[in-house]
Amino acid sequence: MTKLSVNINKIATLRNARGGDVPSVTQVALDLERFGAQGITIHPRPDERHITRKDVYDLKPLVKTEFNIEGNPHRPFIDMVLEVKPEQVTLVPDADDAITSNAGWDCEKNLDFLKSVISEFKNAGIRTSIFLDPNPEMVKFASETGADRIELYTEAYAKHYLQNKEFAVESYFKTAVVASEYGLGINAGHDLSLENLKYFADNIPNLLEVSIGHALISEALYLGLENTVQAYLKRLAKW
Ligand SMILES: CC(=O)[C@@H](O)[C@H](O)COP(=O)(O)O
Ligand SMILES: NCC(=O)COP(=O)(O)O
Repeated sequence: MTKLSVNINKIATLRNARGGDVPSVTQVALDLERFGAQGITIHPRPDERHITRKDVYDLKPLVKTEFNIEGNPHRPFIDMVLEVKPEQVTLVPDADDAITSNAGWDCEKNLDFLKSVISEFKNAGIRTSIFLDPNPEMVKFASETGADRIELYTEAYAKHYLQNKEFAVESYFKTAVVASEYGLGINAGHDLSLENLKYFADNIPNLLEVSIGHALISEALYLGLENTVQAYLKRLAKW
C-alpha cells in the first residue's frame, strides 16, 4: 500500500503569520500521526518562510512515523540533515527565491554532485530520494547517483488531470516502469489532492509514498469550517 506522508509546511506558514505558536507545528505533527498519517514531511527553506531550523530539531524526537526532510542540498542543509538523521531525505533542486518547487533534477548534468551528496547521506544511514520530472530517460542517471528512490514531481499531472487524465498520467507511468526496472523506489508529490490522488495511485505501479501538503491542509480547512463556526455560535448563544 502507498504511504501517506503529510507535508506540514503550511501549518508553519500560518503560525509564522502571527509569530507565536498557533497553530503548533509539533502538536499538528503528533495529531496527524494519531489520525493515521504514515509520515511527516517538511521542506525547510533557507529563508525559513515556513519551517524553521528550530522546527526541524523540535520535530525529530517527536515524529514516530517516517520523518522526511526535503530541500536543496546546500552545505547548511546537508549538515542539518546529517545531524538530525531523519528516515528519508528528499533532494529538490529549488532556487532560494522560488515560490515553491518547480522542477526535478537534471541528473545527467548534476551526476557528480548528486553522487557525492547522496553518498554522505547513505553513509549516515539516511534513505535518499531525488525529485524528478516524469522523464523515463532521466531514470538511468537517477540510478547512477546511488539514490534509493525517486520522487515524481506531480505538478504537471495535477495541472492536466482535469482536461485529460489519461494524458496526464502517461509520462509518470512510463517513468515509474523504468524506475522499477532500475530497482529504484517510487515516491510522488506536489499538488496532489483529494480530487486527483486516486487516479494517480491506481495507475502508478509500485508507488511507495506520496507527500501531500498544500491541498491537504486547504481541504482540512474546508472540511473543518462548518464545525468550527457552529462551535463559535454556541459560545455566543444566550437566548
Ligand atoms: C518538493 C515539493 O514538491 C514540495 O515540498 C513543495 O516544494 C512544498 O514546498 P512549499 O510548501 O514551500 O511550496
Ligand atoms: N513532496 C511534495 C510535498 O511534500 C507536498 O507538496 P504539496 O502537496 O504541498 O504541493
